[in-house]
Amino acid sequence: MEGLISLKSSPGTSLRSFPSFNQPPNSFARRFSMDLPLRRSSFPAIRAQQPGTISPKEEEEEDALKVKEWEVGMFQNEVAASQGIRIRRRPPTGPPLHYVGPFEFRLQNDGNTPRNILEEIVWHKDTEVSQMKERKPLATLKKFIENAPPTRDFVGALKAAHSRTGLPGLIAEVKKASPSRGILREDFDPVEIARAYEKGGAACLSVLTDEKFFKGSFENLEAIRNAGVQCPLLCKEFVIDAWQIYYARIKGADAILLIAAVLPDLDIRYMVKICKILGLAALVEVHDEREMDRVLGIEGIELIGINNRNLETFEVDISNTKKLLEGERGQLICQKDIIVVGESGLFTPDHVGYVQEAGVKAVLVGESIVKQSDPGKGITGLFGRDISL
Ligand SMILES: O=P(O)(O)OC[C@@H](O)[C@@H](O)c1c[nH]c2ccccc12
Repeated sequence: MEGLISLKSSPGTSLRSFPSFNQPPNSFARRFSMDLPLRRSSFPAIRAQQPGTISPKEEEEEDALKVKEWEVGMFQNEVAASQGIRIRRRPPTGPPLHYVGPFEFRLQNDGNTPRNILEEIVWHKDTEVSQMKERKPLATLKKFIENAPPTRDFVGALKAAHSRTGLPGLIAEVKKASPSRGILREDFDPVEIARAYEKGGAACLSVLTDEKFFKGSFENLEAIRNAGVQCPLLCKEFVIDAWQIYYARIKGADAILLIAAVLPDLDIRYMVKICKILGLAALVEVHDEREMDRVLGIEGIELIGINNRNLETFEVDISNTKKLLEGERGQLICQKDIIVVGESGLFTPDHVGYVQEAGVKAVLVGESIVKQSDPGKGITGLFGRDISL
């Protein structure tokens, strides 16, 4: 429970006196499993009420729900921490006003400041998504999806490119800026860049949709889709809530990123199922052995991304891809027929050769190609030959 809100038994009380705290986190998580990803939408009616217009009974119910929500949040953090996840989903808060539990609570993080950039992004995303959800509830999104055109085969496109060129299939990233590198391209026209990538031989495209930290947008994703680009599109987003997957589907995504450093196993399982239902590919991103082992334990995963950039420190090291594919892990990946994508920090044909040798069948590249005046030619430079032929 490192760094999380700590729970201590008050003198004279026992853990047994409060059944939900008395169970291991996993069984708690199971009881609340459907609440975890969509937790914030669980009580919409109560959120919508105006203060002062509710009866005492309703107020009591609201308090009870606030306490329950808070408890779920506590256990969500606890389950995540038990899986080695250091990112807390939202800033720690004390218990709600009406909490009557047998514990003493203490905040370990004075000032509630995020501990690293990834945590800052996730906390901001939490607020952003809850606002977007109020404007466009899930039921509304589902109606749009009924009439949406079918998705394109993201994994199939990567496999086809790999067998056509003998090189890793390229996911070319449409990225204007990043917290670690600042602005990458001033004259940023997402559609023009996407067209140049497609012409240059990219198998798929990745489109950043985060606005605050990457200067991306869902409008960019939609514009690229509507411009007639044929490459399947990855929505590059920080997903913390299943609602975002439905939204990405409506905006034209064929695949979505799920980050294991942010999402506990239960969320990944649940979200991978939602992706299947919506016809989206899920690219599950890992950065270290522990995350890789967690993800290899989840059924139904077709695509794993190994990020060479640590999203908490920004350190980039392409030998990370090799390290995570060595030995039994690599064998298991082969047995399961999983496609591995080498992500970040790839600039030269030698870099591409190095990760290919390590076992990847696809690469995800942003900076080195988006910075070129002709991003399509950037692809030729990256691979050392024209891969559009
Ligand atoms: O620009 P680079 O170093 O080629 O990296 C691209 C891509 O891997 C990187 O943008 C990325 C990988 N995982 C992410 C998660 C969120 C945001 C961005 C990313």
